[in-house]
Amino acid sequence: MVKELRVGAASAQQLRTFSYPSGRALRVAVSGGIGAGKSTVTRVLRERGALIADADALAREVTAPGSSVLAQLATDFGSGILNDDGALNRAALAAHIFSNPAARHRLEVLTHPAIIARAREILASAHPGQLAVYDVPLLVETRGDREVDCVMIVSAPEEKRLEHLRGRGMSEADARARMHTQADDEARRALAHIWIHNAGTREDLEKLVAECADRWLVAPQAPASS
Ligand SMILES: CC(C)(COP(=O)(O)OP(=O)(O)OC[C@H]1O[C@@H](n2cnc3c(N)ncnc32)[C@H](O)[C@@H]1O)[C@@H](O)C(=O)NCCC(=O)NCCS
Ligand SMILES: Nc1ncnc2c1ncn2[C@@H]1O[C@H](COP(=O)(O)OP(=O)(O)OP(=O)(O)O)[C@@H](O)[C@H]1O
Repeated sequence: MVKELRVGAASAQQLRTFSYPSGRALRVAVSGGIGAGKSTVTRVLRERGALIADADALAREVTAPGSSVLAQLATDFGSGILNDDGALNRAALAAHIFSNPAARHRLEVLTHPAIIARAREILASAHPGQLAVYDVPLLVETRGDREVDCVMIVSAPEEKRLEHLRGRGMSEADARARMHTQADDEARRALAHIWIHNAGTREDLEKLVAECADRWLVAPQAPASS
């Protein structure tokens, strides 16, 4: 039976059951297409005490100045992807890789193993009873579902996603270029335990996620002994 929660126009469905592990933190992946609301969901869980492994932040960490990954990127793509101070020029690299699949593949081969290794370390450091959240945009592509007990996907209508990204200063062309390289919601649904439809206000989403966490992401009570 599918369980469902609603707040305003936002809804959550539990599509599959998952087991709560004993002796360690529950690991939950939060994913979704760019602009769907994944970071908002993660923020609500962080405010409630969850430990977060944020793949976008880890991508920045593993390409920091002085890293071997950044040195290799400069060798492969040329010094045009560096700023004058030697740091990664993110806009230049994004323009290159989101219009060039071979370059994007090379970037992913260089960065993903390091991102996944750091995410594992962080998730393993959560204490039992805490939520350990893996905020990972490319869940399908990197098989992030294998790192966790429960997969939560955030979806939103394409027009709303573009509106969210416009609000964050991203051009429609950049947003669409990134969307086209990512897995679609059908592929995400095949791996989802919890499906969040972010079709209402930001406040609807925030309340819905809090309710979801209270009802679905808590350890089952041990039966009372008589
Ligand atoms: C290309 C880079 C430099 C662009 O940086 P920028 O600051 O503009 O974007 P940021 O890193 O904040 O990512 C924003 C969003 O773009 C999308 N995105 C990022 N990388 C990819 C990718 N390889 N494929 C598809 N979408 C991507 C995701 O939805 C992500 O949430 C950066 O995204 C990067 O280093 N990407 C490679 C590492 C990666 O795959 N990260 C995704 C997490 S596993
Ligand atoms: N239901 C909503 N109504 C209005 N604004 C929203 C809603 N959901 C999210 N937003 C806003 O849209 C923007 C994008 O949302 P968010 O950062 O959570 O998306 P994301 O899926 O994490 O994107 P990315 O993949 O780029 O990290 C944020 O500024 C967020 O506050």
